Amino acid sequence: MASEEAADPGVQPTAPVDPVLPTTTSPAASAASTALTALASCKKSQKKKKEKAEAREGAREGGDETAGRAATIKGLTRAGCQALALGAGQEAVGCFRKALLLSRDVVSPWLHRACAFNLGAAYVETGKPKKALEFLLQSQLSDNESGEHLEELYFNAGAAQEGLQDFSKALECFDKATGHSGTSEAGSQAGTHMQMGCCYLGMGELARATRCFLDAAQTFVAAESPGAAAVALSRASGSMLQSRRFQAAEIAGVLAQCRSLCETIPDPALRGKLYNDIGLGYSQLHIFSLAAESFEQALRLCGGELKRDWHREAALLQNLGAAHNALGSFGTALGWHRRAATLHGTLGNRRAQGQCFGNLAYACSQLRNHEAAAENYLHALQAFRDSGDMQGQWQACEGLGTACLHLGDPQKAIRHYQEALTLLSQCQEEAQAIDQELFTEYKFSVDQLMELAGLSCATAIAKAYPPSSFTTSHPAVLVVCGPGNNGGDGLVCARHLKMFGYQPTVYYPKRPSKPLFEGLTTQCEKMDIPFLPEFPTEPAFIDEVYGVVVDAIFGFSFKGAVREPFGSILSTLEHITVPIASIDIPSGWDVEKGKADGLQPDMLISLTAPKKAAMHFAGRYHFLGGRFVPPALQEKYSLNLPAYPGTDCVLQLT
Ligand SMILES: NC(=O)C1=CN([C@@H]2O[C@H](COP(=O)(O)OP(=O)(O)OC[C@H]3O[C@@H](n4cnc5c(N)ncnc54)[C@H](O)[C@@H]3O)[C@@H](O)[C@H]2O)[C@@H](O)CC1
Ligand SMILES: [K+]
Repeated sequence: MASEEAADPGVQPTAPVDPVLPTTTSPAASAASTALTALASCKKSQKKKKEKAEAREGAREGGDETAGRAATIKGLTRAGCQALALGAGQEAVGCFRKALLLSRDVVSPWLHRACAFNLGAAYVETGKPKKALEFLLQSQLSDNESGEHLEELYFNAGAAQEGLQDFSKALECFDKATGHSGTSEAGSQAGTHMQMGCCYLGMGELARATRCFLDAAQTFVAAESPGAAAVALSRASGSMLQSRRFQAAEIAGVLAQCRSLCETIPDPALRGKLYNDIGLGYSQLHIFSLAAESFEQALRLCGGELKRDWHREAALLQNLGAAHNALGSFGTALGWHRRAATLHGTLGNRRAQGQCFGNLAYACSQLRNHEAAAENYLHALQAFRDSGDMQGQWQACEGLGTACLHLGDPQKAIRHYQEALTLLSQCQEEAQAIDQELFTEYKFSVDQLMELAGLSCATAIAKAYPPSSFTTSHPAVLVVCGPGNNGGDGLVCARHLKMFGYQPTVYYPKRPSKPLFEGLTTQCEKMDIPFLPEFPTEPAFIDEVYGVVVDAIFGFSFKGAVREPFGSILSTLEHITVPIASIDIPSGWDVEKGKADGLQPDMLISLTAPKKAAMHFAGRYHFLGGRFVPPALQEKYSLNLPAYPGTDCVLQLT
């Protein structure tokens, strides 16, 4: 849910935004939150664990050790536990480290392992998963340890692996933790399921993540922990929305269950956060009436004057306004937009304020108050200028143009439309400038970036269409390559697909005589990838022979009417029924405006950053690839790219 949607003054905002809690359900965001969740949930369990470790240590140290040393270890362990309970992780690490050092001179190996476990768990707490693992491994308990101790050990080791973003290893540990959870309380088993859900989210396996969160919710309900159950349901609804494989009714059911649990949660802060998340979930489902109700419930819980969360309040007011715009209740929306704009202004959130002015202007225009619309579009324009939001600026200019037309001033309208057009082309130029800078300032070469782009495409295709999903006898893929770099991406993609076990065939009618493309062609030929001499004219033939078609014909440099032979190729592709995976932009589409009657691919792999036309993409899978833009460049152009999960080269956006 891009914030631009709510800011878009020219079109009806489709969904509210949440500047405080980015809900983006992109795997990137969830990967980041995964580690936090892991640590947060450990925090709760740590206290219990430290107490147990302390008890074990007290019970076993016995008379073997010198009383003084044992007492010191005991004191340090207690101090460490207290520090952890107070959230002073570093201090806890210090205490547990000293205890561990002392325990080396003590004959009891068990005591040494218990101290190593404490230190490892404290490192999990302080966000140092690598260190955590080092000590947790030293604490390996023997097989005759009680199941509960092993459960704790595996749980913490899993949390540490999760912190390192090694999700499959983390899952192995969590699996072992559940294997030893026979006698432990239901809550801790559900906690493990939550962590597993986070791991699956990080791996982009949304259906599995959903299952884990739902299992956790059920167990929390049985254990009478409504708060934890509601959090689990909220995470489940988030992954269901992200996966796009669940029916809206199913997701709405989970949200409704979450909402009814909220009523019984005593902590107002948690209740407020959950109502906000529920509202965002309903907005994504376009159930704006329930979204508005949930936002209002959250707003009532924003806290008293003393510890009021002003930022959350501003976001909620903005969301309420956007939801009412979407409901068409523009009269009600006005008040929310005004309050949101004022509060964002006071807080210095100039861009968010611009979005609220834009939404307010849109509501005014729908109420036919064009004078107020023009005034608020002007406020929006200024706010977007101050915050450097080019897209906001051209949208505000376009809105101003329309308002001026209604006010009977066509000359002024033309000037605003012209300014909108100039700004729009500047947006496009910006994308090209990033490109240019990658080569000139950052000294990347085209073939380097093309290799990474093509690898991203093959990886995304393998994720969305595993060989097992093909109905053809072999996982046969047709890769259609155009005359520019987009075509080069296609050749690299074909090569990697072959490495992944697919059977790609390339059609490459216009081959530039440049060493880069000649090299890529030879590489494919040497890998026994066939090149078709003619393009099949029958769509039914393509449907029968291939399971997926990769569209690598044109990328962001496509302009004007399609020239042959690509016109006929695109006409054929428009009639096939097997899924099309388009690289960067569906070929033949206007880079900004798309093409309603053009190709309608099932998959889009946006490279570097989604292009404007991606807004018109209606297929099932949208991936981001081309993980090569250095952070400084992302910052310079305010790209706000979501974080890729772990070491992945692609990120599933929808
Ligand atoms: N710069 C980057 O950041 C990267 C870009 N890459 C890829 O490069 C693409 C852009 O490549 P290019 O700039 O080479 O251009 P494109 O591959 O988008 O297309 C340009 C080619 O298409 C032809 N063409 C344009 N309009 C046409 C029309 N109406 N009818 C018929 N032919 C037409 C041009 O003559 C030219 O040969 C991106 O979309 C992306 O796929 C990647 O290779 C890697 C990194
Ligand atoms: K393309």
